[in-house]
Order: sequence, then structure tokens, then C-alpha cells
Amino acid sequence: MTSRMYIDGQWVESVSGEEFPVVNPATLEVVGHVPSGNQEDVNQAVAAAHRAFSSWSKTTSLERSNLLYRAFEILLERTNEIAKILTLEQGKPLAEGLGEVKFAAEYLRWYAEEARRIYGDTIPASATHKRIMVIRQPVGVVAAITPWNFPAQMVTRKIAPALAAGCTVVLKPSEYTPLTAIALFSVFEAAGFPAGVVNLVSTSPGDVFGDAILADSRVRKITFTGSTHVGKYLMKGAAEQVKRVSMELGGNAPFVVFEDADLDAAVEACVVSKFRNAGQTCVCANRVYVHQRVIDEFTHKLKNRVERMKVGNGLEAGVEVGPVIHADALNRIQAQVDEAVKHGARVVLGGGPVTPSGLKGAFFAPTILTQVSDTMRVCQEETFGPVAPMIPFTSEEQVVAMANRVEYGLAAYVFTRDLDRALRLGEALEYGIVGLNDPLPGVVQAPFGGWKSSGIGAEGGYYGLESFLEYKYMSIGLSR
Ligand SMILES: NC(=O)c1ccc[n+]([C@@H]2O[C@H](COP(=O)([O-])OP(=O)(O)OC[C@H]3O[C@@H](n4cnc5c(N)ncnc54)[C@H](O)[C@@H]3O)[C@@H](O)[C@H]2O)c1
Ligand SMILES: O=CCCC(=O)O
Repeated sequence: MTSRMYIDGQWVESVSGEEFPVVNPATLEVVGHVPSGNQEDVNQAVAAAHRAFSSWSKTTSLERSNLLYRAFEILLERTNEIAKILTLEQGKPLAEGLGEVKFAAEYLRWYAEEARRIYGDTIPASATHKRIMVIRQPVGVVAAITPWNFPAQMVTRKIAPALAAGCTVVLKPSEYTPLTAIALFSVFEAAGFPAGVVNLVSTSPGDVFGDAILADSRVRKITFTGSTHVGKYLMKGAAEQVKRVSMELGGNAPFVVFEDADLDAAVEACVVSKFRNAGQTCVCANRVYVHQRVIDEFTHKLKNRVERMKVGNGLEAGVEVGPVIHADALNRIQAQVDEAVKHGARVVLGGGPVTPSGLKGAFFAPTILTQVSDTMRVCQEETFGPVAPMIPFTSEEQVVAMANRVEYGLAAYVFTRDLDRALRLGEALEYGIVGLNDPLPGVVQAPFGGWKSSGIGAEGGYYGLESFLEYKYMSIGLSR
């Protein structure tokens, strides 16, 4: 499979002629090659987006809405094909890939609808001969950077609101998963977006793109999803030209189970939250706090459930846990597990790599650790792998303090039958998303964003449109 970049309505190679391979993380087979874009490619894409902005920003909201809706319909028609590409390059089970592509399509539909609700205000003036009007206008050219863990959803979650607002976009997908993004751009092409409105540049490594857009004053906004480390780098660089930034960064979610919770439901929820996408989800449970009165029972039930999960190639029927993205990720996960064991943790299940049916990819066995202390790396850092560290607690105050004692603040989960307690916890946790008896809070209409080092701003819902719009206050003096 050879794929190209999409600049100014054309499918193009890099000006350098260079390419990089895309590897199936389950088999380590090369599944495609994409152009290795350089600074000149980024420059051409930004120039195209800048030219297109003058006309795109003046289109009616109905025109933008219709194109987004058309893209939604085409993406739904092509769900099976694109989900297969996603699983081939990312590794997640095909059922999850299908779910992700449908979810990605829903962002197109949501922002097709939201495009028509970009309202302003009129405000009572301080003088009889004056009027105050506030309008919303698009920020300008947007550079969007996406990670590999949700290669479809992260793209539409950014591009759909940007286009709805009247911005033009240059996207750089992750170097590990560019093929899904390229397939999505063929959807935008088929939907009929004018040349230059959406552009895709693939670069490897990412800083080729980062440095080019930071230096280019035509880029007015950066919307980034990825690690906190790279997010900080982009924020520092963006400060130079006071570019707008939206940052969706790393997480370290506490998953709290009280003694009065429905334990079977909480176990199922933990499986979904922790092992979906092999634990490589920004909102996935990273630390599992269980009340000491029920921790043994909970751990026993969790082990019984998790040991039945089939690990393997995401394209194979019945597989629930795919590979991790690459060997470096596997080594990072192993280092966290080893450090925990060295300091007294016990491996109840898994604990290291596995090789399902002779596959060459990096597979980490679904793992449960007990006797974990909150200060171990596996609790303090984002693991991004299928490891569930179990930590006992005795009181509400104690678990809130432990849950909040990390630099991240993306998602948190609480399981209890006590509504008062659920709401108390919901308010006390320093997180942007709280799932109360709900392991899957992500929906298109709600704000998805983190506190503290997990980011700035939120995507989804009407909130997701805000950051692509500027306010303009017009003070109007009347002749009498
Ligand atoms: N908060 C959220 O909504 C959310 C969603 C998904 C993933 N994430 C986070 O993403 C991380 C995993 O993704 P990743 O490993 O792809 O992250 P990453 O930061 O390594 O890479 C993300 C993207 O940034 C690019 N990049 C790297 N260096 C760059 C630079 N100097 N300038 C510009 N771009 C650069 C990469 O090529 C990639 O496209 C995890 O921390 C996860 O929690 C957050
Ligand atoms: O990593 C991003 C999470 C997206 C989701 O919860 O579906």
C-alpha cells in the first residue's frame, strides 16, 4: 500500500522523494509506505491552507455543515474498510477499530450540526447613540497533530470543529498510524471540500512538523493530542507568536471501587477501562483503588475474568487484547512492573511479554499486581499498557488524597451505590472527566479535556468549537 500526502487538493509525494514504512505492530510486517514530509512540504501545506482561508472563512455555516454531513455519510459507508486499515497499522482488535471509526464519523455529524449554531451577542450599550455587537470569527490556519492510539477519532475530533468554525487545517498524523488519516482524507476529498481547506503532511519524526509550524506566523492555532512532554514543547514554542493552543495530553486515571459497589459490574467496568486498546487509552484506568474490605474478592473476580482474555492479532476473531505499539513501549511497561516487584508488589497475573501464535509483535500479557504502593512508578507514571495495579484504601478522604496526588488530571472513575458519596467524590477529584459507575464516559456531545498536566481546553460538544473561534466586539456609534 503506497499512500501520499494531501496538499491543496492534490495527492503528492514529499519534495524530497523520501518515504518511511508503516509497520503492523502485531506481525512486524510493513503494511505501507508514506512520504516523509520535510519543512518545504509543511510550508506548501500551510500556504495552501492560508490561501483557502480567505474564501472558506466566508462560506455560510450551511455550506460547511453540508460538506461535513456528506463526509459523515461517506465515512459510515466506508467503516469496514477503514477499520481494517486502522487495525493493520495500530493493532487494536477489529471490533474496537469498527467502534472507533463509527465514533470518528459521529464527530463529523455533531459538528455538521454545531456549525449552524455559532452565535454572537448583542449587549446593552452605555450610551443611547451606541450599540454593542459581539461576533465569533474563525481563528485562521490550524495545525493539528494527532497520536497513534486513536488514529481515526483524534483526527475528526479536531478537524470537524475546525472546519465547522471556518478554519482551514494542516494535519500531521502520528508516524505510526498515518494510513488511517490518509484514508480519512480520501473521505474529505470525496465529500468535496475545496482545495486547501484540509491538508495532510506526514513527517517522521514529529519535530520536523512541529518546528516548521511554530516558526510560521500564518499558523494561528495548534491543536495537539499526545504526550505531556511534547505538549509542553509546543506550548513553549507557541508562546513566541502567541499562537492559540489546545492540548489533550497524558493521563493517569484512578479507578476507585468502594465496598458498597456492585462488584461484578465494577469488575466488568475495570476490564473495559483498563484493557481496551491494550491499556493504551489516555483515559484508561491506571491505578485501581479498592476498599480493603473487598479488595481480595475484587482481585479474585478480576483475575478470573482477565485470564480468559485472548491476546493476539487484532484481525483474528475473538481477540480482546492486541499488541502494544512497539518494542520501546513494551520495555517501558516492563520497567514499571519490574520496579514495582522490586519494591514488594506481587504479580497475580501476567507480568511480562507473551508471544501469541508465534506473532513477532510486542505483546504484553494482561497483568494484575497486588501489594502495590502508591509511590511506585506504576502508579505515579502513565503506564499505557495492560497492567492493573491494585491498591487498598480505608476511607474516602484517603482515596481522594491518593487519587489527586499526581501531576495529571484527565479522567477518574468511582464505583459506589451511594449517590451522595458519588457526587462528593465527583466534586473532590481534580480531573476533567469523572465516570460515576461509568467506565466509558466519552461521547461526542460532552467536553473531553484534562486538568493540570493533562491539558488545556476541551474537545467535543459545543465546547470543542470554542477554541477555533475568536470573539470580536464591535462598538457601533449611531448618527443620532
Ligand atoms: N488527552 C487526550 O485526549 C489524549 C488522547 C489520546 C492520547 N493522549 C496521550 O497521547 C500519548 C500517546 O501518544 P503518542 O505516543 O503518539 O504521543 P507523542 O507525544 O509521542 O506523539 C503525538 C504526536 O506528536 C508528534 N510529535 C512528536 N514530537 C513532536 C514535536 N516536537 N513537534 C510536533 N509534533 C511532535 C508525533 O509525531 C505524534 O504525531 C499518551 O500520553 C496519551 O495519554 C491523550
Ligand atoms: O485516548 C483517548 C480516549 C478516547 C476514548 O475514550 O475513546
